Amino acid sequence: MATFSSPHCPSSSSSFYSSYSSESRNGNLGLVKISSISKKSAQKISVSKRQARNNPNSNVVRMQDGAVATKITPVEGDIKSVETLKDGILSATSQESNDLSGFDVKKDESTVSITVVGASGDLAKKKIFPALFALYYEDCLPKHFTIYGYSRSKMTDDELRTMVSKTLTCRIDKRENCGEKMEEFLQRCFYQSGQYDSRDHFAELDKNLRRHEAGKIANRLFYLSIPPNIFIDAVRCASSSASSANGWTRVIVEKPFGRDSESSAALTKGLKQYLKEDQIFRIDHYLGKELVENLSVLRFSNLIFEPLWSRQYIRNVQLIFSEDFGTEGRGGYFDHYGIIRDIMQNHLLQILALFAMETPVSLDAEDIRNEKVKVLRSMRPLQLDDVVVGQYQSHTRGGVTYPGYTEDKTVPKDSVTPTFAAAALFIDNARWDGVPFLMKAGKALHNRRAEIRVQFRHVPGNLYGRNLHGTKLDQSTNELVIRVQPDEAIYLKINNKVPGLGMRLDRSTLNLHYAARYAKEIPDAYERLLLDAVEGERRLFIRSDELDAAWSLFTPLLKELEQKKVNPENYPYGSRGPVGAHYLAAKYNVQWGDVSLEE
Ligand SMILES: NC(=O)C1=CN([C@@H]2O[C@H](COP(=O)(O)OP(=O)(O)OC[C@H]3O[C@@H](n4cnc5c(N)ncnc54)[C@H](OP(=O)(O)O)[C@@H]3O)[C@@H](O)[C@H]2O)C=CC1
Ligand SMILES: O=C1O[C@H](COP(=O)(O)O)[C@@H](O)[C@H](O)[C@H]1O
Repeated sequence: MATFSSPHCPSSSSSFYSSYSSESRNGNLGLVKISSISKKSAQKISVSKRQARNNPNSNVVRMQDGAVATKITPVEGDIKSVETLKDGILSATSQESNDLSGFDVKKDESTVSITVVGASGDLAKKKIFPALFALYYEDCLPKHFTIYGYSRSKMTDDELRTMVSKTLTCRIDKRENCGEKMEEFLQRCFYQSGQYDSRDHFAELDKNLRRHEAGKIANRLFYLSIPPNIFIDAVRCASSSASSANGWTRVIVEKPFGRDSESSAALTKGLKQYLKEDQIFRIDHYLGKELVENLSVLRFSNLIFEPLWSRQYIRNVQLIFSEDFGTEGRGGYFDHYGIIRDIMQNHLLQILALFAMETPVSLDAEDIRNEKVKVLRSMRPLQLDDVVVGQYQSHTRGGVTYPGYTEDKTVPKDSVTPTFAAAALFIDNARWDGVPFLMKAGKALHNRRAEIRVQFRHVPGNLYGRNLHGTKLDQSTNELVIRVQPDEAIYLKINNKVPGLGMRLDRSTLNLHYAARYAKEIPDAYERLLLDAVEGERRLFIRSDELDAAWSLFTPLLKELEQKKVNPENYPYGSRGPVGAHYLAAKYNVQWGDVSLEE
């Protein structure tokens, strides 16, 4: 039986238990009526809480280990029978009895192996192993799991453990038994050295995995944390020599998914030679960020936002990403891609699609992704006139000299690769016709931030205009800010009467500041995404048609920039970026929200 007992874990059946008891009492959730099942039985079922919650209308709910339970009809009666079908699939019908004591889900008989391909690399150390540990700490991993590191470097299991242990932290202060948990986790990590294009080496891995799986149903997740030019080799070898024989096999693919429409299509075609689309989990880690996931909740669960979510009330939308460091250490990779491919075509565009999509039929992955694709396909490809590119230059501040982009040894001296870009995008559909969606992304800027800014139109009639002290009409409109990072917050700028006998208005803020409101630390995006991949939840992963649509928007522009060798505008390291970004915004009568005096 899987032990999803921590209330912290999104898949915890104890929290599942409590949340579903109340939902089923209300009779609006077509799922197992957990309120009538003993907590012990509920734990046995261990249906993923998130999956269940996200799919109230779907016919299946998936269990933590990827097995699937059919939906229980929403009746006031309880579970009549639950039977285990092949591969741990459950089926249940309703009846009066609530006795599930004999119920055996056979979860104990399945395992999950997670192989980090490219385990010696930066991403594996920085993000993947720490996220896996956090999931383990939170009791979110199945009872039977094994983690394998795979790369060419020669290492023993102990050396991998030493390497991994250096990057593990107990994220929250005063955590209990963290050292103990780390040690337990490390004992579940193993290492296999091998080439990425060797079937024999993957067959060795298979042999080792099988040893750990010990005859149970073997579910296998491969995380490709390697350079993209070796993705296909690794997938070919993993799929032919190390696929699961009786469970699922899934592959997480890291970006970049190509450089343009053609290379992306070639990559997809290559992957699909060996994998079905539903085995491919294309990661965009911004989709795993708490406030990005909350976007749909904000829109679709609060009556006050959705009616305003259109050209009728929204003047413009801004998607802003900035980092206060340069490409230090990743210049070689970055120069081949540039900021438009690195941030805009994926992270910011994905946020835009979630922001602008129509209400999905349900929270099923396919329903959400269908709506996102529709938005992407309604957009105009970017025009060079609507884009500003920049590159950071060396700058000395406070006695410290910060290097310019081309001073990086791995970057050609004459590189025109943009480290900054601003762009205006448009969605040609009924909801968003004429509303500029402005994107801005840059490295080596004055701060590190990712946010969504929604600037609303001004109030017709302007009754209080003259009482708005010293501000112009467009500067006194409402603005909703979703600060994705750091210091997560959602705040709404409103006009408010300054207390007193007179009638003077000022700009004030209704602020949902996460650190003040929620005691719990926000999980890293990779935790959420890894857990989803283990659970088979695809909502936060990119489907191939989404990817095609995203590339179609950016490919003509990227080609034009490269063919014309458009010179980026210089900006000093640590500044707010090139001034051209302001002219671009002004062209659409927009002022960047992050540079206004109020910020
Ligand atoms: N690092 C990051 O922050 C981010 C990374 N990514 C993407 O994630 C993936 C992994 O990133 P990262 O860990 O930084 O990558 P690395 O460059 O660190 O590569 C990972 C591992 O792959 C192997 N490797 C590297 N170059 C080659 C090569 N030319 N041929 C064969 N094997 C090679 C190395 O292992 P060994 O020599 O032991 O085999 C290396 O440890 C990449 O696709 C990257 O674009 C995406 C977002 C952020
Ligand atoms: O994908 C990428 O994202 C990081 C920024 O991620 P964050 O979660 O730290 O905001 C960026 O530095 C990198 O260039 C890019 O490849």
